[in-house]
Amino acid sequence: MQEQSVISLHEVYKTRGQHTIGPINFELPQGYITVLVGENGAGKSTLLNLMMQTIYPDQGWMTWFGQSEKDELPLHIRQRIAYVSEHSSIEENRMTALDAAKFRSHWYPKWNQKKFEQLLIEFQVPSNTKLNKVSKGQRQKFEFAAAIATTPDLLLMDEPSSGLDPFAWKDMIRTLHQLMDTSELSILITTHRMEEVERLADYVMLMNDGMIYGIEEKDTLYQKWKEIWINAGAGDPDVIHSLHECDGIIAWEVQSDLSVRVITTDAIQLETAAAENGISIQTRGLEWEDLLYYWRSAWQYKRDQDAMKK
Ligand SMILES: Nc1ncnc2c1ncn2[C@@H]1O[C@H](COP(=O)(O)OP(=O)(O)OP(=O)(O)O)[C@@H](O)[C@H]1O
Repeated sequence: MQEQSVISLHEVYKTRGQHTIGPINFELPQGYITVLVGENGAGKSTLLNLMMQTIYPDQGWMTWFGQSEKDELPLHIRQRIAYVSEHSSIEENRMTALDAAKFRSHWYPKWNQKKFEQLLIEFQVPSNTKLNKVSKGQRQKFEFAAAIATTPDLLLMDEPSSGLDPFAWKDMIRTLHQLMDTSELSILITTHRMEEVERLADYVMLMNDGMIYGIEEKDTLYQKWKEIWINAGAGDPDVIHSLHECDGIIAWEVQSDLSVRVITTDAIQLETAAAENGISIQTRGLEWEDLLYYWRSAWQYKRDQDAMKK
């Protein structure tokens, strides 16, 4: 049977303390890496917890591999999902990596002990030291190896690179690429590291204020969102000003020397209009930090405009 989506959320709301997330609507693309980015406190970990049903939505509904489940996730679904949380389990503190693996392997019919041990060696994680005696980074690497060893269909990772040294980080990236090349795995990963967006993402999902601002293909974002400079003497000022009417312009900043810095979500349209009007321009790629900043501003601007119309 063709599965509808790996995981989908429909009008989901969840209040935790003073903070509400929602409405959340999205479908996680199957067979791809989606990188979830957003401000501190945006609700990213809450979203992952909802996906694991360690917390339940107050409203709305969700599906896992095309199935809707209201209560605790059935074991056969849980067994298809691996979760690398921000916090390691206290219950395993007094176990060694090998003991913890033995314990976990009972829950996962597709547990791959050979892969697990191979990753421990590769990541230089001591296999016979109690987990509360290994370093933070080593513990994180154990969690990563154990998640991979379950042979999941869906891998959820909450800031997996926090605490990893640059060498381990590279190993993690390489391991994930190898997995994507050899399996049908889908991954959702939260991060604050822009290199991870660059190196890993097929899709980028932006979350802020408890809402998903969008989910976009990374390459499309990168190709369409550009910084464009128009020099003051590039043409008739009225003609230059008329370019402001092009679709997709989210920032139009006139500089003190009258050159214009434009941020657009549709670079081709502006480039075409400029060429047709004989205006020479310079196009530059945006840094990820800038792109996300403008994505957030554009979304919030549209939300405020929509609210004013009501
Ligand atoms: N167990 C909890 N009880 C009460 N409030 C909580 C709980 N967990 C999270 N929150 C609140 O929910 C909001 C979202 O938190 P969450 O951890 O999901 O954000 P995040 O996007 O993962 O942040 P960060 O990038 O800092 O890790 C925050 O305002 C936080 O204070």
